[in-house]
Amino acid sequence: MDCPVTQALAEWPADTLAVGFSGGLDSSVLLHALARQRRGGLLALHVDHGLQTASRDWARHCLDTARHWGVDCRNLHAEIASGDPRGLEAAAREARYQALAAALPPGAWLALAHHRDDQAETVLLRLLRRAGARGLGGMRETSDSASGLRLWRPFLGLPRAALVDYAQRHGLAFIEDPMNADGRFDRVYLRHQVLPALARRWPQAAEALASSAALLAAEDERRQAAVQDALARCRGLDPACLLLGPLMDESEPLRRPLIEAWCQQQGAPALPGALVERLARGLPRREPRGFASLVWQGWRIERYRGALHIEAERPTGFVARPWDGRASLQLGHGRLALIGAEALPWPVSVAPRRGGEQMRLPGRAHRHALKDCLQSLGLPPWERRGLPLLLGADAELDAAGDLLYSARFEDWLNERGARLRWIPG
Ligand SMILES: Nc1ncnc2c1ncn2[C@@H]1O[C@H](COP(=O)(O)OP(=O)(O)OP(=O)(O)O)[C@@H](O)[C@H]1O
Repeated sequence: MDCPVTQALAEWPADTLAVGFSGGLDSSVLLHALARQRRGGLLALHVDHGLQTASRDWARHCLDTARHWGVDCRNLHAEIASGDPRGLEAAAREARYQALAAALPPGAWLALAHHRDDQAETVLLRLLRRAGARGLGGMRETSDSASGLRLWRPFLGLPRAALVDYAQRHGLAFIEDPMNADGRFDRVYLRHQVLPALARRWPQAAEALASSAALLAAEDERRQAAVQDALARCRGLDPACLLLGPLMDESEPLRRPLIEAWCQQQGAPALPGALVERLARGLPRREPRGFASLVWQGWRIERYRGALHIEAERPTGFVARPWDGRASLQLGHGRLALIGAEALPWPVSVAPRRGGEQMRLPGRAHRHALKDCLQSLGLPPWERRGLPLLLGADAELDAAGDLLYSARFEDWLNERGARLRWIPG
């Protein structure tokens, strides 16, 4: 009969697998067992953090061991910034994943030797850090890392004892990292103090924690699928827009994760809970005529005509400057050009909106507020923002971008078949 370690490797998820090979017991078992099976390309990657004086010897050990088993091994280096606020363990993991992502052949998956007892530690740690359902689902057997790695953890269902047994039966030599015994690290404290104490009272403690995590992970997967379906129902033609009508038709508990997923897909940083709450209520307006908006960490969401719109805030302010129309005018957030005529008929100043501007439109006897004119064009606020104005020497407003012209300016343009063009971005 196959041993549990071999059974756990029954399915290779990709043609080429790279094993994260620290040289410790767990990853030594993983590499050895995969090397014996050889269902596809296999490679070992060892990351040297340079944190220990012996780390060079470990790197050598990994190269020699992998070669002995007939596997190519590469040593990588990953520096850790001293005083990283996330703590040494998290910083080392992040640096390691980045180095591994850079070294992984295209299409290859990274196999890691995390096992069930690691999972139990992860769940306890996350509980103590106030994680929600997603985090308490623990590590997944397959997942994508933030650095773009496709991860495979085939041993997640196996107790550490199964790996120890395998290592003994095959006489594997492995490295014992002294950091794994340093009780100052939370994970080590849980491994050596807390989990053994729990297991004395509840022998199945680690298995129970890992099973609960699996239930939560399955629940989370169902919820994520429901959120993605709901998001598809609420999305406007422009993916930066979320339609309020369909959003309000969704159940309230679904609206919050839906909004979070939408922000994440647009590349925005996580929204604070209170703002998610406001959005889930439809981002109520403050003033009857104004549009509502909220801003966080350089991003802005605003409500306009039945939709929410999200974008990274761009600097749209600029200093007023003269322009004769001969060459296109480059502003920080766009370009203004005169097409079909050599130069403007009179000197103008190109200026940002200040508010309160009025315009004498073609065919109208009186001036009208620019704000109203733009609103009646149905231009959303994010497109109105940063629109450059052309002001004549007599302070008459001649153009608002390429959308609205004064009567006298439009006559001049029409006589020549000319026009203005405003290209934001
Ligand atoms: N320096 C490293 N280089 C390459 N892969 C690593 C390294 N450190 C850890 N890994 C991979 O990440 C997995 C989980 O990391 P963890 O910190 O729990 O490792 P570990 O306690 O050193 O485990 P192991 O006994 O497998 O070496 C390991 O099983 C291994 O596959």
